Amino acid sequence: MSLDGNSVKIPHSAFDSSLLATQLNGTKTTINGHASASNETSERLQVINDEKNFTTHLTSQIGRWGLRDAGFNYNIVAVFGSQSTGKSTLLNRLFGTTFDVMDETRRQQTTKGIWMCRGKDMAVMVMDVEGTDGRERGEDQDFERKSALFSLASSEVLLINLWEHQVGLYQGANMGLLKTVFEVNLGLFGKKAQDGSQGRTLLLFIIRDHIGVTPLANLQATLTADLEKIWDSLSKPQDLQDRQLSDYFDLAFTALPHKILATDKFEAEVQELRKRFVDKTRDDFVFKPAYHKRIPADGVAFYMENIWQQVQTNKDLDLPTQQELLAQFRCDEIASVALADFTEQSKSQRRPIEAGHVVEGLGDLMRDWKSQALSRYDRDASRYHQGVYQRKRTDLLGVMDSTLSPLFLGQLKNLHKSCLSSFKRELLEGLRGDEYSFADVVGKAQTKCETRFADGAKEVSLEDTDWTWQDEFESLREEIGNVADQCRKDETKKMINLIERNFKKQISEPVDISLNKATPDMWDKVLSTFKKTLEKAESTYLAKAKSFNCTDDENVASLAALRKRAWLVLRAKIDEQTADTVILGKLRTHFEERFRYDENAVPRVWRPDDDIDGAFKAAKEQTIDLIPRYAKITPIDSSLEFVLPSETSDSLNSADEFDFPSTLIVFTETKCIDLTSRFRKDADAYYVEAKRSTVSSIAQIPYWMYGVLVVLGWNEAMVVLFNPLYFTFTLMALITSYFIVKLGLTGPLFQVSKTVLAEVQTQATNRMRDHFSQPVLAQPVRTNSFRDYNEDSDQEMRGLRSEPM
Ligand SMILES: Nc1nc2c(ncn2[C@@H]2O[C@H](COP(=O)(O)OP(=O)(O)OP(=O)(O)O)[C@@H](O)[C@H]2O)c(=O)[nH]1
Repeated sequence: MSLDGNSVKIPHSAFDSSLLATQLNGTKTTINGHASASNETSERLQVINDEKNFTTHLTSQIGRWGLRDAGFNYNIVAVFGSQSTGKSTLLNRLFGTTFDVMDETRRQQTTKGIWMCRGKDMAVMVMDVEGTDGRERGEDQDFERKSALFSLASSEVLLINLWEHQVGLYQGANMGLLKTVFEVNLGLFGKKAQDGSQGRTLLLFIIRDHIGVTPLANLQATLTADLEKIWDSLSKPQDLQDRQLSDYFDLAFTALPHKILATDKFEAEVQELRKRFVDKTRDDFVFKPAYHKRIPADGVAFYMENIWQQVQTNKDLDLPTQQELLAQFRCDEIASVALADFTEQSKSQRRPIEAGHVVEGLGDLMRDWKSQALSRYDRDASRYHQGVYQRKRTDLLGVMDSTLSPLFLGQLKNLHKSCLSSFKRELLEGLRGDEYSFADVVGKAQTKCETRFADGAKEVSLEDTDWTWQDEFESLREEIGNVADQCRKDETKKMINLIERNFKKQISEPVDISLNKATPDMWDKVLSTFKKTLEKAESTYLAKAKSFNCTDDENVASLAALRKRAWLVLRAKIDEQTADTVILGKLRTHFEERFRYDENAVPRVWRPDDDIDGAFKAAKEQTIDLIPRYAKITPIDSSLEFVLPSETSDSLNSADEFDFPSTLIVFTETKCIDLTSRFRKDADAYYVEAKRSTVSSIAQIPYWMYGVLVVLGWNEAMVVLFNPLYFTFTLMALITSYFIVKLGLTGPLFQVSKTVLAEVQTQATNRMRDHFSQPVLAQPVRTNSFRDYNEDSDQEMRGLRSEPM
């Protein structure tokens, strides 16, 4: 059958004899091209042939049917049902069309594709659709799905033709097919139908060969229930989930008696049914305006062609062929065998990866497993349907890649960890010893670590995958940076500590000397030493910091910390030198130097006529004047002043609060008063000692005492001279003395006796201090001249205090 619409099948059915003449006439006139209006209206056209092509003649045929200018005054009806269920017979009866009817003796498919004919004396386009379940098409359901969907979408009324005994069956009543068709219809045209632009459709069920045992109402209920069930089980688009069958379709049911067993009744019922298509006044008139698709008649051809194209290109209706089905089954089987071996192989490396090990050559192993599985699949599956084979191959590759992906990611993670720890190790090794460039050590370790990671990552990255290792690499670099930064901070800390220790050593002696001398420019000297040493320390830091890659900010912070620490070191030194006992010692020494020694540093021997009071007063005042000098760090030369911002934080040692101005104060006022009073007490002791020494120097032995001594000692001298024993002792003593003098041992002997005496004096003094609890005696001056200090001195002190100072 061609698509030109000119070729016609001769009706075979005896029941269609009344129409035969019309059809033959119609055919002839069409061929001749001189058709009368009535003949032309009976022409049939194959709208879609069995090759699924849409005719190019529909527009012209509509013209010949006289419907081109009908506007909206026309209707479209189609029939749907199993093959050879009398569809064409029914249509011919109902609409006076000329569709082919099956030759009963051959019982084979008559209608192929979709045919269209104009209803006799009615502006109705009737479509006779190829029956479903036809043995000619076998399992290829593609056309029946598409043609059913096309009929449903394009016609106002769809006649669903089925025999009574098909009611309640699933396949027999075409319920499976209807389900698919409803589903796709909803997906393709559901929205249009919903917004009213598509129009509703009447599904008119015509139950054939109804013998009347089961009332129509029961059959209707069964069919309605089946349809509702189908509708509920549809997979609907998201936005149409709540749509009901009744939102799109109206259902109507009618039954026709057996055409052969009750011919007359059948014919009468058909005529009665025809009235529903013709008589607009009837309530059950089928062509209700709501079903009209609102397409002007001259656009119907274009409209239908569009629908057919949409139906044709819809993948949901595509069903695999047997060959494809077999290929799917076999390819799946082959792929799962290949995959089983592959999975087994990949499992072997999962444990070490999970345990955190870097598996050497993992990339090669994975490539090997993959290519083995693929070649196995290719070998067995490539013989099957190429499309399926390729699709399943892609699936197989996808599964393999997703199986290997955790290994890849695990390897990357392990590489990351391992590279990072070897970086740390190398850093520590490189930083051992004193001579190293920090930047060099870090740079070398970093390059080595990054290269190792990149090599490992490239090795394990499989081709034809979207796996990337750059993110992990970036994270590794970040961590390397953090480790290097931490290390640099530690090294800087170490370096600053070292510089601080050296600073302490360097500053110690000069500061001691300056503070001991207590000259007016004492603080100038101290601060100038401090500044010079600090400058040296800073330049040492900067020289080393270069190799540390320290940033400017870090250098600023470190230098600030260094300055603060240096200052605190100085303060500690000053505190050490101004501790109570030390400062009192310094004051005593200062006082002694002025009171007990003259201008030439010769010890003074006080005579009664010496001005002890004056000297004492001067020396004391000079010494007391030193206390305010020590009290605050104030240089005479203001350029030497050192200022440190109070908010200076020591980033390396952060836990303290620092107030610089308060660190300039060495003694508070209270402290000064306390020191002054304590010093006064010490000075008083010197004064007493001086006074006593004048008293002892007055006591001289009178000359007559020597005469008395000779007279009284004459007898004892004679005894010694004339007693051999005493004489011998005396002689030996003289000889010993002679040799001591001759051998120059007087010095050492004198020294020994002096030490012994000093020890005795210390012991005696300690005992004396323990013994006397009075404040004036609590801190006696420990000098040689003070060794005979005793209880009497307390009394003397009281007597002397009354004297002016
Ligand atoms: N029992 C019975 N047979 C019928 C009825 N109507 C038609 N037939 C016969 O069934 C056979 C098939 O008729 P068609 O009208 O060609 O059936 P069809 O469904 O159009 O067939 P295809 O177009 O091939 O699908 C013919 O021999 C008809 O005489 C009916 O109502 N009852």
